[in-house]
Amino acid sequence: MDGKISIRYKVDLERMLLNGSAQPTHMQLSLLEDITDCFSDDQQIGSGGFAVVYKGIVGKRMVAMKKLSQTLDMHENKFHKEVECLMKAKHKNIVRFLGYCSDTQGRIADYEGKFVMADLRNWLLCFEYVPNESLDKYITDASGGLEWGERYQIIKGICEGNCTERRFGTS
Ligand SMILES: Nc1ncnc2c1ncn2[C@@H]1O[C@H](COP(=O)(O)OP(=O)(O)OP(=O)(O)O)[C@@H](O)[C@H]1O
Repeated sequence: MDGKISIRYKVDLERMLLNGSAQPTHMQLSLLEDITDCFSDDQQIGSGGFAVVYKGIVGKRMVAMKKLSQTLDMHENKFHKEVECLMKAKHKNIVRFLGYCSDTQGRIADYEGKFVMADLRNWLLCFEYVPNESLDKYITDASGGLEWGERYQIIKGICEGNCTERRFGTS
């Protein structure tokens, strides 16, 4: 990516991190590659059932970048639904969602002796970096004693759009 454009995208992301009410946004794959050192092993901070998580450096701040598994049999609609749900999930007890990237590139690959055009998909979700070693601890501490059932109801309400401004404000 052009150096100037790269710096501009980084500055935008830095501003977003400072502004708690900024909306999650689409992010360029090249920016995400840039801040994670091309998803290098050194930047890896964890992995779950569906993603490998990388640390991204943005100025003096950090973000957590979830790179969804390439082998994941996920339909594009499912990814869109997940992004849609995360966009609505604004709550002080939920890790802030910053943005997403859905990037498909055609690549020629050798398949059983024939050259075929294959789609290389990159699905990424960007979150605020939580410095605690355990996200579970973060949720437990931040939720001020809410039981899992209550937390589930809050998240379900957000996803179904039933949340009220008072209860699910962006504070
Ligand atoms: N926002 C974050 N800040 C810091 N570390 C994070 C963050 N999100 C995830 N991690 C790290 O990455 C690990 C894997 O994350 P997570 O379990 O959410 O991945 P996943 O594949 O999406 O989840 P799951 O398998 O539960 O569906 C976590 O245990 C944690 O160490």
